[in-house]
Amino acid sequence: MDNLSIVLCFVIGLISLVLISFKKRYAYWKDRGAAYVEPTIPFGNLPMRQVHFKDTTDPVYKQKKPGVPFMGAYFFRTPVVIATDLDFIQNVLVKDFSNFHERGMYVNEEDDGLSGHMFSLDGEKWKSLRTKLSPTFTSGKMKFMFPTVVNVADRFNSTLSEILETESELEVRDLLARFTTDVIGSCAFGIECNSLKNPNSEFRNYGSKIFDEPLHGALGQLLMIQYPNLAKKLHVRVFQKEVEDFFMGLVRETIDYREKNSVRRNDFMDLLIQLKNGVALDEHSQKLGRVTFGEIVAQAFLFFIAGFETSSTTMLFSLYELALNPDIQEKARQEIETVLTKYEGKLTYEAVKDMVYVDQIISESLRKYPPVVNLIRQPFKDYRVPGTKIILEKGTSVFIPVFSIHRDPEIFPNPDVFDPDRFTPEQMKSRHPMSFLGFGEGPRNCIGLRFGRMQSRIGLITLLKNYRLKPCAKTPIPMVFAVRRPVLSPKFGIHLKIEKL
Ligand code: HEM
Repeated sequence: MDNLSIVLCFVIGLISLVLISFKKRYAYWKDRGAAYVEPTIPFGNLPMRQVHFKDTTDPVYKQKKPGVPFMGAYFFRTPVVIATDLDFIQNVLVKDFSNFHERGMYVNEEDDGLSGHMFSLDGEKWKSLRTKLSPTFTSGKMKFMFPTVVNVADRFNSTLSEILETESELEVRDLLARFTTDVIGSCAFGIECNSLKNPNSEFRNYGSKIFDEPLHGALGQLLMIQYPNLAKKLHVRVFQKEVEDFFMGLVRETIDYREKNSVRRNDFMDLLIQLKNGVALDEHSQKLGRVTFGEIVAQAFLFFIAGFETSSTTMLFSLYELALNPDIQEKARQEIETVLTKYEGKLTYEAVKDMVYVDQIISESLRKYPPVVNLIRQPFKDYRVPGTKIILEKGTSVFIPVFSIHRDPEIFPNPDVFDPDRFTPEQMKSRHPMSFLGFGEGPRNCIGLRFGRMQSRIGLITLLKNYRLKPCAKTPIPMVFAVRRPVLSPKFGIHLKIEKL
């Protein structure tokens, strides 16, 4: 045999081995008797071009079969579960939560302290933080922070009205992101970052950096998800070093200043400082002990990343739909006027709670455009899927495709129609409790739900009370989504015509 033939034999042998190994791997779901979608080598069921995260799971969801709890699929070589049945989803998120409290995300606290936040942590660390921090999100604490949010909304209103003196058609995504940046800056860090007045404020720039310039491309993400131990050995960080330095410095300065000057404010930072100093916010948090400085920084940072983009896109899509549906906009404005008259024109905590139609608009916006498009859970130990003989192995990722469920015509008829009346108490009662998952569900749902709803309501009320929104030539119809952003957002922003009332 000449050299070329040897090389050729070697290459053919290698390719055959790879193909056999893929074929064996791709028999995983078939061997377990589970319904699955046929994968292709080497991507499995992942699309071959770059798509948004929702479009990795949506094509699988669309092949769901009646009465079948999930569809098996593969992300490259890894078998994953795409949940398709609402009862199965309820088992994972709620009934069998004791086995599904993990997300299995990459955390590297040694190299990157910010990665040790509650969203990514699992096990005892997550449980302890969740229990310690839950008392900072009660309705009593929301009432306490309410005036701080209204103050930012008032500044938002005056900035917008100044802008409208020279322009009438605006890109609103950036504007709303600046509003929620200021709210979280004020409530989580206790600083007046004023990105509304100054679009290039440091705080806003670091916010954009995290979402617009992710540290890793697809390969880095893959390394962190599929080979976390190797990634840790290679000291792979989740966030840029300068982002960590900025937030560490900011929290240190804030805590030092407040402790030296005995400053108290109505915000999360005040509550976090109390937890650091061993003050009990409730009986459970006292038993669990203090939170450390590092934990404060990571959690305040998490409130920032989890809170500003999710809430600003919720408001953004609400405004977009209100501009396209003037009758719904008018109905909301009338509710705001009627309730404010009852409360002598004052936007109080109770007045906002009474504006139920505004809240229905927020729910419908979260239904049609959920910022978090997939929820993720992993079984802590092997799990037998109820009603079947299928065993899910420990650590198998279960994806709950929120976007697909919210747009499923069998669950929400005419899903593309924006109709806040889907969220009247009667309508909600008539649906499966897992059909709306905008804030997730079960003991690991969104801890900031009340705060997210509160700031979105205050923002929307302020805008609808003072301005009328209309589509303009640049408004994207139909909506085109950005592919690379983790939170569901429009590709080119949203331009609207805004008229002062
Ligand atoms: C409209 C605004 C918001 C939306 C739509 C939203 C949505 C979500 C969703 C879907 C999850 C995952 C839940 C699950 O897996 O079941 C989540 C988790 C979380 N959210 Fe939010 N969120 C919002 C605002 C906020 C705010 C304002 C904060 C903090 C100030 C926050 C903090 C968190 C945290 C800490 C977690 C992780 C909880 C855990 O793992 O225990 N969110 N959010």
